Amino acid sequence: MTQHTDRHDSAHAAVPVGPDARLAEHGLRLQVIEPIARPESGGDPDWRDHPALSHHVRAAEKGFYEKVPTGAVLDQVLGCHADDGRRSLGVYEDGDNPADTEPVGTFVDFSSTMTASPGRQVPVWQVTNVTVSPGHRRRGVLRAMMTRSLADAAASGHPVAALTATEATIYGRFGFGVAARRSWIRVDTRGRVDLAGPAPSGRVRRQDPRELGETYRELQESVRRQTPGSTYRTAECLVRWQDRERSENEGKGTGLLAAVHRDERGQVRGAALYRFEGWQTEPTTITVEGLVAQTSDAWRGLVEYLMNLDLIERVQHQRHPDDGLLAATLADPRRVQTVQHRDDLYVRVLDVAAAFEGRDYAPRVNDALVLHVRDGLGHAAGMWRLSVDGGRGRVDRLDAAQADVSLDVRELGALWLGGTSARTLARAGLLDDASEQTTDRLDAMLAPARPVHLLTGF
Ligand SMILES: CC(=O)SCCNC(=O)CCNC(=O)[C@H](O)C(C)(C)COP(=O)(O)OP(=O)(O)OC[C@H]1O[C@@H](n2cnc3c(N)ncnc32)[C@H](O)[C@@H]1OP(=O)(O)O
Repeated sequence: MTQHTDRHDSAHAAVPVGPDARLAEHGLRLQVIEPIARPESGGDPDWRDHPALSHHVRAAEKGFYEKVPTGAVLDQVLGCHADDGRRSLGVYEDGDNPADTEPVGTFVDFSSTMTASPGRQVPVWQVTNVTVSPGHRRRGVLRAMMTRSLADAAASGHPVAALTATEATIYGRFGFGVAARRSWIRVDTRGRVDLAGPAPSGRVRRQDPRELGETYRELQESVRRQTPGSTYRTAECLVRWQDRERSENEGKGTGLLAAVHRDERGQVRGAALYRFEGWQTEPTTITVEGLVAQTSDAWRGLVEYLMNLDLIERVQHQRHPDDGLLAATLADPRRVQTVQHRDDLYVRVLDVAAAFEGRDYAPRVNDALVLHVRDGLGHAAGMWRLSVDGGRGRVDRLDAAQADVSLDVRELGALWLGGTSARTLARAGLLDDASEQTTDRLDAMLAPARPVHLLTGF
């Protein structure tokens, strides 16, 4: 064990270069576009009433090489922004007016909730739509937007921030660690696909997603509240689930299909959204776009339904939980092929006490460890004692103490929900001063009650 004090942290807490000053050196400045509201009619906002935000949205889409929304499509995007309370940070050339220019850097943040343990939610600050125009990269544009956003998140009482990343190397330096992974799987469904366990009870029927009404939304909400790492669905998700995106087929629907499981009493217990990839695709393929099940029968019923669709030779799902459940469900687990196994949810701890007291712990664990956290941006830096007893956690800030383990805030974010094991991080050389016994104790303390998974992206 090593003696650490807060003096040690102050060296790490210093931001190397003032991010706004660095922007100014390049003739750039950061500007915030506050969240907008829907008009009183409840309809979509008119993009002409929100010129700065409209330019921002278009710049972000270009940054991801997506189709640039205009007209009614853009109105629908702005409606989703309003519903989520999205705020937009833009970086502009000096002298440019955001109302008639696209920003050179885009960044969107908004407040939502995340399941920390089954049945327990914490506020989460979600970050998305981060782009920097190709001519302005490596001038600190991202750093300026991220530094500002995280400071605002901490000041407004968010214990954690979260994002999903296009590249795994970008966000660690800002303190984001991999808290959950996902699998892109393909299942060979040629011939009869049998389940390993007994036949599921209840019935599965096909339904038009545009007629599902609240059904999918309510199911998804009930499941995600029990799933650590899952966040409240975005407005964009709602539009997609009902196949109402105006960017696709003018909002008239794209052939998305739904399957709904009802138990023996007729109660809806699960649903899947899926899409046929077209007759030109070989082998003939169904893509699952969402699957939520409240019970084992609903899960098995939906799997049996999807895997035995006539004329379909492959079922794929790009956001599948990384928990081995599907392979265990099928009589022949080798039908499941993992195309990609990747980092998904990144978490950044901003308030150590609120984050770790905001989740539950295994009821029989009674232990305490002192963590020394390094944080270049300062938010989580310090010496913290985490005590776990009777399923609840308590965090005390210490002025000076013997640390059981010393780690970067990035690793703290990875560990928070229990989706990444301390033993793995220690073997990778990312936990300092931690004995094997300490990492085992940390893993026992942080083990999640259910697999950590992000049900919907944002
Ligand atoms: C949550 C999301 O939205 S994920 C989507 C991210 N966006 C994209 O991938 C779109 C295409 N890429 C881009 O727009 C840009 O390259 C960005 C946003 C990734 C980076 O923007 P920049 O303004 O160039 O970054 P900035 O100059 O602030 O660099 C900050 C730090 O990150 C590093 N960095 C930036 N991009 C990358 C990268 N792709 N890989 C590794 N490191 C990176 C820089 O070297 C710098 O490090 P330092 O502070 O230690 O010197």
